Amino acid sequence: MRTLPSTHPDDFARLDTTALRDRFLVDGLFAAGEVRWAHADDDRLLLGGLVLDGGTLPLEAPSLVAADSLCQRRELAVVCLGGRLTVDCDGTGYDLDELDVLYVGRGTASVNVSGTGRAYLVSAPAHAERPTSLGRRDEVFAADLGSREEANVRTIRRYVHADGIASANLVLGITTLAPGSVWNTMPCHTHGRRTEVYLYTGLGEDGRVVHLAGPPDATRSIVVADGEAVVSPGWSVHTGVGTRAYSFVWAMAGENQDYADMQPVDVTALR
Ligand SMILES: O=C(O)C(=O)C[C@H](O)C(=O)CO
Repeated sequence: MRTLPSTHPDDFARLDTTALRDRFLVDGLFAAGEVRWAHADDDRLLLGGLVLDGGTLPLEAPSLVAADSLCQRRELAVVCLGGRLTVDCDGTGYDLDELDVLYVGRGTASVNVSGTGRAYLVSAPAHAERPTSLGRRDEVFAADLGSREEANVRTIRRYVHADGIASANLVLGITTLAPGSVWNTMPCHTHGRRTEVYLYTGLGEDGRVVHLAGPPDATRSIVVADGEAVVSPGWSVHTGVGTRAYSFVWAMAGENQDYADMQPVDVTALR
């Protein structure tokens, strides 16, 4: 399992394309019949992926967390990116369709995923137990934002957040751009008190997002393909423009769960 170490913001400008990708891009998460993990040192986030074509995969604790089970000291979100999956948590089954999210609370001893589809996994350390809950795409809080003139008409769905599915630490949602819109999160922002990860999906084989990262006055781009994610430490902006419409799963962990706790960046101040 790969660890993405923390990076000092002053070092950001010195990284070449390869180093930027090594430090901030999470790729290779999805492979048929296996669960793959990456670990972001910032806020100790585990990012995982699996692809199933029938059969069952157990979600076990990677050795790095030295735990008896994945959720012994952690909470988990299972995001169905496509297909139909069943997640069994200690004997209770939850059926997930595309863009449904299952929050799995700390203390759950066994988690098994079966069915046919692709799932993205995000896990953060948890100081408290919260109930396992299913968020359905068409039932969670949704806000329509953006304009055609700015090519950013999009629906932001919040699943795990202070006024939705309760968690100890995680905040998670999915944003879907309307056909013809390509910009996400512009004007952009930072979250000084949290790490945020964007996982892009729905781009197809040859679609790409040019993701902007870094301190607002020294941004760099990372070109991202379908099923890849970018880790944004608290000092980094996170925004992007795609070659077509797409969705992205945004997940955060850190000091608080207040969605609105962000530092807006004036577009004209971006460098
Ligand atoms: O398109 C957007 O704007 C977003 O989805 C922004 C995310 O919700 C986000 O960055 C949360 O911090």
